[in-house]
Amino acid sequence: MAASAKVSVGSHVWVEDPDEAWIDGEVEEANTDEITVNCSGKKVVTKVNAVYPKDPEFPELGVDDMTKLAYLHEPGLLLNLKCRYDANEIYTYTGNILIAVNPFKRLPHLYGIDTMKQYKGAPLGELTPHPFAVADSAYRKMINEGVSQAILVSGESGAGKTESTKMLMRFLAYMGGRSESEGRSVEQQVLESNPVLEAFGNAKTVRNNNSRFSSIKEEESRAAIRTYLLERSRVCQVSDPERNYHCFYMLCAAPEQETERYKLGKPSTFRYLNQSNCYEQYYLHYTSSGCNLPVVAAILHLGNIEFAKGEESEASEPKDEKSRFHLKQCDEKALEDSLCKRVMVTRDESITKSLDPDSAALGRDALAKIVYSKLFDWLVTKINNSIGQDPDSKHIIGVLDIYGFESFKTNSFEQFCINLTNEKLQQHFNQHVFKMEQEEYTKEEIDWSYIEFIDNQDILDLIEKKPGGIIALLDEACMFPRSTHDTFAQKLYQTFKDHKRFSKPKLAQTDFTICHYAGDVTYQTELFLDKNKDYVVGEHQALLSSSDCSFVSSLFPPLPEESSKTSKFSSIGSQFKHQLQSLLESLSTTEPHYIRCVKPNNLLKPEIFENNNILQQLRCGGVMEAIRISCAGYPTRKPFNEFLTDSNNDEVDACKKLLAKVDLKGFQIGKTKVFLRAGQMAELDAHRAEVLGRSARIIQRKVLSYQSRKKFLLLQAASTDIQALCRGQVARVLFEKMRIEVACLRIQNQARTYICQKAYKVCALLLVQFRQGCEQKLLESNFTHIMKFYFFLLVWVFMTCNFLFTQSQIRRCLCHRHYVRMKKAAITTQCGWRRRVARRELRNLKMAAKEAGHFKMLRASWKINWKNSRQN
Ligand SMILES: Nc1ncnc2c1ncn2[C@@H]1O[C@H](COP(=O)(O)OP(=O)(O)OP(=O)(O)O)[C@@H](O)[C@H]1O
Repeated sequence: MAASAKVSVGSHVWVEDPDEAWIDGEVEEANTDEITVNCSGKKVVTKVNAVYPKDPEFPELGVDDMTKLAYLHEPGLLLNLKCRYDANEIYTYTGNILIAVNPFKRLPHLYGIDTMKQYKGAPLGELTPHPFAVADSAYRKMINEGVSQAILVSGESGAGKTESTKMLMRFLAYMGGRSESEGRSVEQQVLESNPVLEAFGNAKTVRNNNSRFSSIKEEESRAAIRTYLLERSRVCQVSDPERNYHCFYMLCAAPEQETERYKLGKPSTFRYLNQSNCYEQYYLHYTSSGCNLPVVAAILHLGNIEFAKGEESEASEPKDEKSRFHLKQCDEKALEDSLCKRVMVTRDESITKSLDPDSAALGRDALAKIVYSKLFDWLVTKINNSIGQDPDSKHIIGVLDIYGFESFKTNSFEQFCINLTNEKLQQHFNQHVFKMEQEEYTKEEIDWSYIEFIDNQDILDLIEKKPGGIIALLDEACMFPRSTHDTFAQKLYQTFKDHKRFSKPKLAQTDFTICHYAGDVTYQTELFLDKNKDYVVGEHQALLSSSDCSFVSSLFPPLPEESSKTSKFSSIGSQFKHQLQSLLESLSTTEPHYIRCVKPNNLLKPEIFENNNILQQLRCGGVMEAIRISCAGYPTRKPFNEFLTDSNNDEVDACKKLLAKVDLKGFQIGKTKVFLRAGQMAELDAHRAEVLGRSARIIQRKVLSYQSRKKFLLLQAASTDIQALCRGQVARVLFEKMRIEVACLRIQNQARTYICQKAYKVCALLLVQFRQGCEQKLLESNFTHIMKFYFFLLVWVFMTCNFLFTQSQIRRCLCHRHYVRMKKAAITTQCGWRRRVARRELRNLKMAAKEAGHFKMLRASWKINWKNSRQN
């Protein structure tokens, strides 16, 4: 997985969530160790290294190959799958692994003949991901390179393995298309045989309405069908709401003449079917398939035989008439004996021992299981023979349909075998992915020597090592008559007490836990011994091989004298181990292709995408491990033309320079691609975002300041013009007013001076006349009085003049004060106007600054404001 990139406040990251697996949010606080992330209002405090960066440029519809993701991590993978799933794009590549998410709805447009035509011959990756593309690639490799191919389809029950396999087979049938005269192709015949195989090998489970109970089904183009590990216990034990194998219900629903013939009734009348209340017909309808039908009917009758205590102590016998009726459907006496009695062979003699009712019932179920399993094997052989192998074909395409890793509440021997298969295939898968990585690095001529590869060999040794592995100990326990699951469990605890992959759960007495590559699984040992035993009880063998029905006797040919005397024991676990080994040997000679099927929800419904569920399947399916292997090397690889936006002639040099500039270490430059270590793409993106952010800020600042300055200058000029205009007008008005006032005053003064002059002249004349008149009288009167009069007159004149002068002075003074006040008023008016203009301007600037979110703009507005106020 990619290492988490540097997180900073404001960046978007993925945070782990118990319900949704991963949720995204914005970083609100970032300290050295911890960060606070706001995930849609929910604050999450977590460790810095527990989050993954979210790709800000994540494409809305995702990418068709996970390796194209900028950040290759769990949440990225999940988001990509979800986006595609929502758009009905159910297939996605992870390198050359195809991930198929079950749509649980029909998407016919995806599988038509036209689609097949499109994929025929198209290079892998050119068209949208599809099983046809995988099949086509395998087919072309086989034809062109002469190498056998294998397509491994895996996934949990209900994930869509069978559907994908059918699609692969259809495409291969189309590719290998034969003319009418050549007959049907192998693939067509395999496809046609599917309904029969599914009727006998499939059942309804809670996980899938048509679940297959053979854990590996291998279908080879130009070869045959092989199945491994049919779940035998299902024949006798079904839990609600699951069903037994489809064929039982189909037979019960057969036409009356058939049911009459086999004395069959409704499914609810049979013990092997009525343990569950689910009888709905989920699958195909009855088609007569010949000689195996009496066997299926016989198994149902066998299940209805119940036992009661017999006359002798510890003996048993059919419980009632009903049981006898079912017993009579076969050879009554022989069957009763083989179910109720056992022959003990000692050195000297043979002793017949009666079985108690419980042991007889166990024997009955064992008989049913072995008959059904032999019937199934016969069916597969029959189909293989009828398909026929092409003796001239040198190469094959093997289609492997494998049960995925299983971990339930109760895990028994089947889960143990299935998980062993998955461990084996995981090792093969890891080695293959690792090899592919190496091939890519070698092709690009880069140094890859330090990539480590985690092997699960220790788990395989724990399970299958001989002697001393779990299977070997189980076989040992099965061979000792006194062994029980308890003694087996104690032996395991003792042997593996120090094994780091093995543990004993604290409260359990007989359970054990294995730490598998996909997680811990606790197994319950209760039925391990029974399920591992694969021997046919001697009495059953004798009964069946001497059956009147030739079909049944052919299923159980008499054993050679020697083998019946020596060991009767044969272990399912060991057989399975060997089959697995030979399967892997065949696989190693082929070139593998992988399809990982994913079940998006447990409700088996469309449009529900359960993150945690899917993530667990991706982990178990090895997708995460493939990514981990890829991450151990160079998970991000970009062709030069994608890596460099501006590629010149020397791309290698340009890449080196670019990466050295950001101080990136450990990358490699191949012949056509740049190889980056995990997390380096995120680092580069962070650098790029930082540089782009900085440049954007500079450009913004420049543009904004240019715009503000331009606006400011315009405003300044406009305001100066307006000011000048206003000032000029005000001044002109004032001046006019002043001029008028001054003119008035001058006129007044002139008038007054004129009046004064006139008055003075009149006074002077009067005085002269008075003086002349008086001069004569002076002689006769008192000269002093005359002088007094004369003096007073002068004073009066002077006073008058003075008064007039003072008046004009006062007026002038008043005028001046008026002028000053007027000027002041004009200036105040101007200031107010300017302030208003400036305030409006400031407001506009502030608003613009807010919109632009840029403090530089604010500063510009403050500057304007300040300048305006200074001017004011
Ligand atoms: N590509 C698909 N398109 C539409 N429906 C699908 C597709 N794949 C699977 N399904 C649906 O999912 C169901 C289960 O699929 P399938 O039987 O292939 O699962 P499986 O993995 O083989 O299960 P098991 O291992 O139990 O046999 C199918 O019956 C079908 O309804």
